[in-house]
Amino acid sequence: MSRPVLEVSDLSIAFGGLRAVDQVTFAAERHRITTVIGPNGAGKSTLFNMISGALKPLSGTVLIDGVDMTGAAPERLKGAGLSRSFQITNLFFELTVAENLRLAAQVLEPAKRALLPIRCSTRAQAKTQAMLERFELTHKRDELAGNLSHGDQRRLEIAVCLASEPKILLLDEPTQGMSHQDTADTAKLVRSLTQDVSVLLIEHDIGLVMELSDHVVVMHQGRKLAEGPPAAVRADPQVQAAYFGHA
Ligand SMILES: Nc1ncnc2c1ncn2[C@@H]1O[C@H](COP(=O)(O)OP(=O)(O)OP(=O)(O)O)[C@@H](O)[C@H]1O
Repeated sequence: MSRPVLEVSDLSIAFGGLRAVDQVTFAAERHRITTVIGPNGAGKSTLFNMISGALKPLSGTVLIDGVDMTGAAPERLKGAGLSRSFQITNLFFELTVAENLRLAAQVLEPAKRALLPIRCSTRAQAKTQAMLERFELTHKRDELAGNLSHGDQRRLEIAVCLASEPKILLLDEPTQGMSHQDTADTAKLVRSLTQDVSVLLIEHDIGLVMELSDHVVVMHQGRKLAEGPPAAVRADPQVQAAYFGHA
Protein backbone atom coordinates (compact mmCIF):
# COMPACT_ATOMS: atom_id res chain seq x y z
CA MET A 1 0.00 0.00 0.00
CA SER A 2 1.31 3.49 -0.81
CA ARG A 3 2.14 5.97 1.91
CA PRO A 4 -0.89 7.83 3.32
CA VAL A 5 -1.45 11.27 1.80
CA LEU A 6 -1.79 12.83 5.25
CA GLU A 7 0.00 11.69 8.41
CA VAL A 8 -0.77 13.43 11.70
CA SER A 9 1.45 12.45 14.66
CA ASP A 10 1.05 13.39 18.30
CA LEU A 11 -0.57 16.71 17.40
CA SER A 12 -1.37 18.92 20.41
CA ILE A 13 -2.50 22.44 21.19
CA ALA A 14 -3.62 24.16 24.38
CA PHE A 15 -5.77 27.24 24.96
CA GLY A 16 -4.82 28.50 28.40
CA GLY A 17 -4.96 25.40 30.55
CA LEU A 18 -7.23 23.49 28.16
CA ARG A 19 -5.66 20.78 25.97
CA ALA A 20 -8.07 21.21 23.06
CA VAL A 21 -6.18 18.59 21.02
CA ASP A 22 -3.96 16.21 22.93
CA GLN A 23 -1.44 13.95 21.14
CA VAL A 24 -3.70 12.95 18.28
CA THR A 25 -2.25 10.53 15.72
CA PHE A 26 -3.95 9.22 12.59
CA ALA A 27 -3.43 8.89 8.84
CA ALA A 28 -5.65 9.51 5.81
CA GLU A 29 -5.17 6.97 3.03
CA ARG A 30 -5.22 7.96 -0.62
CA HIS A 31 -8.56 8.03 -2.43
CA ARG A 32 -10.42 7.22 0.75
CA ILE A 33 -12.82 9.15 2.97
CA THR A 34 -11.51 9.54 6.51
CA THR A 35 -14.05 11.07 8.90
CA VAL A 36 -13.41 12.73 12.25
CA ILE A 37 -16.34 12.48 14.65
CA GLY A 38 -16.89 13.37 18.29
CA PRO A 39 -19.22 15.28 20.59
CA ASN A 40 -19.32 19.09 20.66
CA GLY A 41 -16.05 20.52 21.95
CA ALA A 42 -14.11 17.28 21.26
CA GLY A 43 -11.47 19.22 19.29
CA LYS A 44 -12.42 18.39 15.68
CA SER A 45 -12.34 21.98 14.34
CA THR A 46 -9.15 22.74 16.23
CA LEU A 47 -7.56 19.63 14.69
CA PHE A 48 -8.66 20.79 11.20
CA ASN A 49 -7.34 24.28 11.94
CA MET A 50 -3.92 22.89 12.77
CA ILE A 51 -3.82 20.64 9.70
CA SER A 52 -4.87 23.50 7.39
CA GLY A 53 -2.46 26.09 8.82
CA ALA A 54 -4.99 28.31 10.61
CA LEU A 55 -3.45 27.39 14.00
CA LYS A 56 0.12 26.45 14.86
CA PRO A 57 0.41 23.22 16.89
CA LEU A 58 2.14 23.23 20.25
CA SER A 59 3.79 19.91 19.35
CA GLY A 60 3.48 17.04 16.90
CA THR A 61 3.80 16.84 13.11
CA VAL A 62 1.67 17.05 9.97
CA LEU A 63 3.05 15.37 6.83
CA ILE A 64 1.49 15.79 3.41
CA ASP A 65 2.73 13.25 0.92
CA GLY A 66 5.59 12.52 3.29
CA VAL A 67 6.70 16.17 3.50
CA ASP A 68 6.72 17.92 6.88
CA MET A 69 4.17 20.74 6.69
CA THR A 70 3.75 21.29 10.44
CA GLY A 71 2.72 24.88 11.15
CA ALA A 72 2.99 25.93 7.47
CA ALA A 73 0.89 28.88 6.31
CA PRO A 74 -2.34 28.11 4.38
CA GLU A 75 -0.86 29.26 1.03
CA ARG A 76 2.09 26.87 1.38
CA LEU A 77 -0.26 24.05 2.32
CA LYS A 78 -2.33 24.82 -0.75
CA GLY A 79 0.81 24.52 -2.85
CA ALA A 80 1.49 21.15 -1.22
CA GLY A 81 -1.95 19.95 -2.33
CA LEU A 82 -4.22 20.62 0.64
CA SER A 83 -7.55 22.33 0.07
CA ARG A 84 -10.15 23.17 2.71
CA SER A 85 -13.79 23.90 2.17
CA PHE A 86 -14.94 26.52 4.65
CA GLN A 87 -18.71 26.19 4.20
CA ILE A 88 -19.25 28.68 1.33
CA THR A 89 -16.55 31.18 2.17
CA ASN A 90 -14.29 30.32 -0.77
CA LEU A 91 -16.90 31.77 -3.16
CA PHE A 92 -17.00 35.23 -4.70
CA PHE A 93 -20.72 36.00 -4.69
CA GLU A 94 -20.43 38.84 -7.20
CA LEU A 95 -18.75 36.59 -9.80
CA THR A 96 -20.52 34.00 -11.93
CA VAL A 97 -20.34 30.26 -11.33
CA ALA A 98 -17.90 29.82 -14.24
CA GLU A 99 -15.75 32.76 -13.13
CA ASN A 100 -15.42 31.32 -9.62
CA LEU A 101 -14.23 28.03 -11.08
CA ARG A 102 -11.86 29.59 -13.57
CA LEU A 103 -10.25 31.72 -10.88
CA ALA A 104 -9.61 28.63 -8.76
CA ALA A 105 -8.30 26.66 -11.75
CA GLN A 106 -5.90 29.44 -12.71
CA VAL A 107 -3.18 27.85 -10.51
CA LEU A 108 -2.99 25.04 -13.09
CA GLU A 109 -1.58 27.47 -15.65
CA PRO A 110 2.18 27.90 -15.95
CA ALA A 111 3.30 31.14 -14.24
CA LYS A 112 4.61 32.56 -17.53
CA ARG A 113 1.04 32.73 -18.84
CA ALA A 114 -0.24 34.75 -15.88
CA LEU A 115 -0.33 38.07 -17.76
CA LEU A 116 -1.82 36.75 -21.01
CA PRO A 117 -5.52 37.23 -21.88
CA ILE A 118 -7.99 34.82 -20.30
CA ARG A 119 -8.59 32.98 -23.60
CA CYS A 120 -4.96 31.78 -23.42
CA SER A 121 -5.60 29.99 -20.11
CA THR A 122 -6.48 26.75 -21.85
CA ARG A 123 -5.93 24.42 -18.90
CA ALA A 124 -7.97 26.59 -16.55
CA GLN A 125 -10.76 26.86 -19.12
CA ALA A 126 -10.81 23.10 -19.73
CA LYS A 127 -10.92 22.47 -15.96
CA THR A 128 -13.77 24.97 -15.57
CA GLN A 129 -15.78 23.18 -18.25
CA ALA A 130 -15.07 19.77 -16.71
CA MET A 131 -16.12 20.97 -13.24
CA LEU A 132 -19.32 22.55 -14.57
CA GLU A 133 -20.28 19.25 -16.16
CA ARG A 134 -19.20 17.04 -13.27
CA PHE A 135 -21.09 19.14 -10.71
CA GLU A 136 -24.13 19.61 -12.97
CA LEU A 137 -23.76 23.36 -12.97
CA THR A 138 -23.40 23.94 -16.73
CA HIS A 139 -26.87 25.47 -17.06
CA LYS A 140 -25.99 27.88 -14.24
CA ARG A 141 -22.55 28.87 -15.50
CA ASP A 142 -23.49 32.54 -16.01
CA GLU A 143 -25.46 33.00 -12.79
CA LEU A 144 -23.89 34.97 -9.99
CA ALA A 145 -22.72 32.66 -7.21
CA GLY A 146 -24.56 34.88 -4.73
CA ASN A 147 -27.87 34.11 -6.44
CA LEU A 148 -27.60 30.31 -6.21
CA SER A 149 -29.57 28.22 -3.71
CA HIS A 150 -27.73 27.18 -0.55
CA GLY A 151 -27.33 23.62 -1.86
CA ASP A 152 -25.88 24.83 -5.20
CA GLN A 153 -23.52 27.18 -3.37
CA ARG A 154 -22.19 24.31 -1.26
CA ARG A 155 -21.71 22.21 -4.40
CA LEU A 156 -19.95 25.06 -6.18
CA GLU A 157 -17.73 25.54 -3.14
CA ILE A 158 -16.62 21.90 -3.34
CA ALA A 159 -16.08 22.25 -7.10
CA VAL A 160 -13.96 25.38 -6.51
CA CYS A 161 -11.84 23.46 -3.99
CA LEU A 162 -11.34 20.63 -6.50
CA ALA A 163 -10.58 22.90 -9.47
CA SER A 164 -7.00 23.40 -8.29
CA GLU A 165 -6.50 19.58 -8.31
CA PRO A 166 -5.57 19.13 -4.63
CA LYS A 167 -4.31 15.86 -3.17
CA ILE A 168 -6.40 16.10 -0.05
CA LEU A 169 -9.66 17.95 0.56
CA LEU A 170 -10.80 18.89 4.06
CA LEU A 171 -14.59 19.16 4.29
CA ASP A 172 -16.31 20.52 7.37
CA GLU A 173 -19.91 19.28 7.59
CA PRO A 174 -20.63 19.54 3.86
CA THR A 175 -24.36 18.92 4.25
CA GLN A 176 -25.03 21.25 7.18
CA GLY A 177 -28.23 23.23 6.68
CA MET A 178 -29.21 21.33 3.53
CA SER A 179 -32.61 19.94 2.62
CA HIS A 180 -33.11 16.16 2.65
CA GLN A 181 -32.71 15.94 -1.15
CA ASP A 182 -29.63 18.20 -1.25
CA THR A 183 -28.09 16.12 1.55
CA ALA A 184 -28.60 12.90 -0.42
CA ASP A 185 -27.18 14.49 -3.61
CA THR A 186 -24.18 15.91 -1.76
CA ALA A 187 -23.47 12.59 -0.06
CA LYS A 188 -23.36 10.95 -3.49
CA LEU A 189 -21.10 13.70 -4.73
CA VAL A 190 -18.70 13.43 -1.79
CA ARG A 191 -18.49 9.67 -2.34
CA SER A 192 -17.55 10.27 -5.98
CA LEU A 193 -14.77 12.71 -5.06
CA THR A 194 -12.44 9.86 -4.11
CA GLN A 195 -11.85 9.23 -7.82
CA ASP A 196 -9.75 12.40 -7.80
CA VAL A 197 -8.80 13.22 -4.25
CA SER A 198 -8.47 11.95 -0.68
CA VAL A 199 -11.10 13.38 1.65
CA LEU A 200 -10.89 14.30 5.33
CA LEU A 201 -14.34 15.01 6.68
CA ILE A 202 -15.90 16.35 9.86
CA GLU A 203 -19.49 15.13 10.06
CA HIS A 204 -22.07 15.02 12.82
CA ASP A 205 -24.78 13.06 11.05
CA ILE A 206 -23.96 9.50 12.07
CA GLY A 207 -26.04 8.05 9.23
CA LEU A 208 -23.86 9.91 6.71
CA VAL A 209 -20.70 8.92 8.58
CA MET A 210 -21.64 5.26 8.26
CA GLU A 211 -22.60 5.66 4.60
CA LEU A 212 -19.62 7.69 3.43
CA SER A 213 -16.57 6.82 5.49
CA ASP A 214 -13.84 4.30 4.80
CA HIS A 215 -12.17 5.09 8.10
CA VAL A 216 -13.46 6.87 11.20
CA VAL A 217 -11.43 8.68 13.87
CA VAL A 218 -13.34 9.35 17.10
CA MET A 219 -12.31 12.28 19.28
CA HIS A 220 -13.37 12.94 22.85
CA GLN A 221 -12.12 15.73 25.10
CA GLY A 222 -9.19 16.48 22.81
CA ARG A 223 -7.96 12.91 22.59
CA LYS A 224 -8.39 10.16 20.02
CA LEU A 225 -10.75 7.69 21.60
CA ALA A 226 -10.87 5.11 18.80
CA GLU A 227 -10.39 4.62 15.07
CA GLY A 228 -11.27 2.02 12.49
CA PRO A 229 -13.88 1.02 9.91
CA PRO A 230 -17.27 2.71 10.56
CA ALA A 231 -19.13 -0.40 11.76
CA ALA A 232 -16.36 -1.42 14.18
CA VAL A 233 -16.14 2.09 15.61
CA ARG A 234 -19.88 2.28 16.08
CA ALA A 235 -19.89 -1.02 17.95
CA ASP A 236 -17.04 0.02 20.27
CA PRO A 237 -18.44 0.27 23.84
CA GLN A 238 -16.15 3.23 24.68
CA VAL A 239 -17.40 5.12 21.64
CA GLN A 240 -20.99 4.24 22.47
CA ALA A 241 -20.57 5.67 25.95
CA ALA A 242 -18.79 8.86 24.92
CA TYR A 243 -20.52 9.67 21.69
CA PHE A 244 -23.89 8.02 21.59
CA GLY A 245 -24.52 8.50 25.31
CA HIS A 246 -24.99 4.81 26.14
CA ALA A 247 -22.82 1.74 26.54
N1 LIG B 1 -9.56 29.93 20.02
C1 LIG B 1 -9.91 29.27 21.12
N2 LIG B 1 -9.65 29.77 22.35
C2 LIG B 1 -9.98 29.08 23.47
N3 LIG B 1 -10.60 27.89 23.48
C3 LIG B 1 -10.90 27.34 22.27
C4 LIG B 1 -10.57 27.99 21.04
N4 LIG B 1 -10.99 27.20 20.01
C5 LIG B 1 -11.55 26.11 20.58
N5 LIG B 1 -11.49 26.20 21.93
C6 LIG B 1 -11.95 25.17 22.87
O1 LIG B 1 -11.31 23.96 22.50
C7 LIG B 1 -12.20 22.86 22.64
C8 LIG B 1 -12.35 22.15 21.33
O2 LIG B 1 -13.12 22.97 20.45
P1 LIG B 1 -13.44 22.59 18.93
O3 LIG B 1 -14.20 23.73 18.35
O4 LIG B 1 -12.20 22.17 18.25
O5 LIG B 1 -14.40 21.33 19.12
P2 LIG B 1 -15.32 20.61 18.02
O6 LIG B 1 -15.15 19.15 18.25
O7 LIG B 1 -15.00 21.13 16.67
O8 LIG B 1 -16.77 21.07 18.48
P3 LIG B 1 -18.11 21.31 17.58
O9 LIG B 1 -18.58 19.97 17.17
O10 LIG B 1 -19.04 21.95 18.58
O11 LIG B 1 -17.73 22.22 16.45
C9 LIG B 1 -13.50 23.42 23.20
O12 LIG B 1 -13.48 23.28 24.59
C10 LIG B 1 -13.44 24.89 22.79
O13 LIG B 1 -14.17 25.69 23.68
